[in-house]
Formats: sequence, structure tokens, C-alpha cells
Amino acid sequence: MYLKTLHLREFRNYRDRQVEFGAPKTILVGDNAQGKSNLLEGAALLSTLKSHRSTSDRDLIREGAELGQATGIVDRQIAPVELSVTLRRTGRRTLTVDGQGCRRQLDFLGIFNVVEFSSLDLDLVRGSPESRRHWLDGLVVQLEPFYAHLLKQYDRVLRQRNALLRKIRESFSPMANRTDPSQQMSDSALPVLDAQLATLGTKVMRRRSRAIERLTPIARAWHDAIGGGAEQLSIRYASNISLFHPSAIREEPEVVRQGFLDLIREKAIAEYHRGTTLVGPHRDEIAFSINETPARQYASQGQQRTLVLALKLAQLKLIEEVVGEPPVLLLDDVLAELDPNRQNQLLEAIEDRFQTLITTTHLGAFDAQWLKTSQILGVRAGEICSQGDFSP
Ligand SMILES: Nc1ncnc2c1ncn2[C@@H]1O[C@H](COP(=O)(O)OP(=O)(O)OP(=O)(O)O)[C@@H](O)[C@H]1O
Repeated sequence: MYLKTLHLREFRNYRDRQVEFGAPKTILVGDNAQGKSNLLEGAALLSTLKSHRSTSDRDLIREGAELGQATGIVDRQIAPVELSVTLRRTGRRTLTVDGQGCRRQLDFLGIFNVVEFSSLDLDLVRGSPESRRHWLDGLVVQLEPFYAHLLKQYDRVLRQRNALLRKIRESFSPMANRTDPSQQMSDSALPVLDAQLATLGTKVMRRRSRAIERLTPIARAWHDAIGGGAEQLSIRYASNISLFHPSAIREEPEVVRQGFLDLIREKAIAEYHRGTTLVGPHRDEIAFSINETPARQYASQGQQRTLVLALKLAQLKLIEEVVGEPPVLLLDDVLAELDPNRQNQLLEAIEDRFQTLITTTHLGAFDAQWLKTSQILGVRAGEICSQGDFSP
């Protein structure tokens, strides 16, 4: 797929700017804080309906404006499609596909696929388990947009359950000669929420596990190619319902659901005291190891970079396999963070197979051939110009 145009209105520091992408590779060059990442963020929004830098639409709308909008025309094998997201300060959004309103996010997601790779991703290995869950969830949504709906339902039940646990804890009175809160827990709506949590959680786990299983061999192959094959990468989906092997999570959902419920029962008193849900995929981990050593604790900077690069390249290929069209790659300020060998691996892997939008503060990292075949746009204070119109 190919993003032909992107039109940003009152979006971040863009008043009203349309960009035509005239080559498979576009390099956006400019000083810091000029709007390069903002442009990539606008493109990503049309794919994921999310920003990896902000959770509030208010941040995305230009200061002083009421509405912000990102619109793009994406060429796909079947036909070109126009996608548009309108943001409001109230948080209400309007999504349209070819001018028709979409009632559900689900009808919008999955039309345009991207892989984002920014310098923030370089913390994926060392960062919190939450950042790895986010990364995996983002990938699964690209592969199966329905997963976004599942996650939302799971989160809703999780929030209700946590609120109820806190309420039970607050209302429980040992003064009334009761020492065990179990009765109060089972008399409440908790068992209903437990069942919902287990059903939805099993589905979430199954999809996560499936994605890791498919991604692993591709990431390993890239890891070997970048690192010369000296180190062996393993990726393990470490479910919080740890009684189960990943293959059981994929193939025996009913057994897993029952195990999930058993574990909830086992942890009931701990959950009561903590006032929060301790069982479920919101506590999953994705464990990376290099030569059987946990990467989170022991990987060097260089090893982490190789690993993240291998994961991103694997994501591109996996999405292409599943969706049937190459996704668009958004490289935000990441080349400068990679050494020449890793830069070359990345640039060679991209060639012209994936449309790529790259931000950079200087063009020094690119070889002459790349510069010759790329569209180069200058970005300055929310304005975009062809190279030569101004020199950033
Ligand atoms: N809602 C907003 N309204 C107006 N301006 C905004 C808004 N959000 C961000 N900006 C401005 O956008 C600029 C940052 O742009 P961006 O993050 O795209 O930088 P960049 O060009 O990618 O720079 P760097 O190389 O440092 O990453 C800042 O000047 C910031 O003040």
C-alpha cells in the first residue's frame, strides 16, 4: 500500500498543509521541533487511530483550534481509499472512509497498515512489560483489527472489576464479626465479572500468543542477518496464566479459560487486600533472550538495538504476509541512533519494497544513491517545502 497524500488541518503545529508523496522513500529533513514527527504522527493516526506520544486528542489539535483533522489517500491493490479522522477537544472523533462516516473503529482499522519505528522503540527491550504489551497489541491490531475491539472489552471489564474490588474492600467491616470477605465477594457481581474477564482474557492471550509464534522465526532470521548469526534470539510469550504452555493458549481455549477462573479463585484474598485484579493478560510479559540470557537485564546497548531492529523488520514482513500488501514504514528519528552496519541493514531491507517516510535532522546518514531516489522535503515550523525551497 502507498500513502499518496496526507492533509493535516489544525493538527499539532500544522495549520493547513497537504503533502504529496512522490517516491517510495520520502526524507523529511529539518531542525528539532519543526513538525517532522508530527507529520508521521498524522500518518500513523490514519492507521492505528492512536498516537504513541499522547493519549489525549487535545494534544493533537493545534493550540487555539477547536477541531483538528488528518486526511490521507491510500493506494491499495483493490482501489485507492480516502481516510479521514476529525478530532475534537471534547474527545469525540469522526472517522470517514471515502467520505462515509464509520460508526465503529473496527470499520476503519486495518485499511491502512503501518509499522512505526521511533527512537522510543529502542527502549522496548529494557523498558516496562507494559511497553512490550503495547508493542505486541499494536502489531496484533494491524494483523486482526477485531483485536482492538476485544482489548477494549477486556479493559472495560477489568476496570469494572477493579472498581468493585475496591468497593468491597471499603465496605467490608470486620466490626460486624466477619473476618473473611469471601462471602461478600461471592454475593457481589464479582463472579459475573470473573467469567467475562476469563472469556475475554483467554481470547486476548490466544491472539497474542499466535502473533508471537508467527513473528519469532522471521525476527530470528533478521537477528542472524544483522548480528552475523553469532547469537541466538528467543522470544517467549510469558502469560500471566503461567500454568499453560503457549501452544495450549493457542489451541485449548476452554482449558485455559477454566485455568484462568481457577487462578482468580486462588488469588481472591490477595486481590481483595490489594484492591486490584492480579490475574490476566494485563500482566503478561514478552520475554526476549539472547543465547538464553534474559535481554531485559543483560543485553548491551548494541544487542538491544539489533533486537529491536530485527523485531521491526519482522513486523513489516509479517504484516505483508497476513494482509497481502506491504505496510508503510514510518522511521522517526531512528537512523541517527543506529550504527552504520545496522543502518545499512535497515535501508537495504527497505529498498523500494516498502514505502518509507523518514525524519532526520541532517542528510549525512544517507548514501548518494538513496538521496537520488528519495523525495526530500524540508520541514520548518509547520511548513513543508521541496528541498531547495529552503535549506533547513
Ligand atoms: N497541539 C499543538 N499545537 C501547536 N503546536 C504544537 C502542538 N503539539 C506540538 N506542537 C509543536 O510541534 C513542535 C514539535 O514538532 P515535532 O515533534 O514534529 O518535532 P520534530 O520536527 O520531529 O523535531 P525532533 O527532531 O526534535 O523530533 C513543537 O514546536 C511543538 O511546540
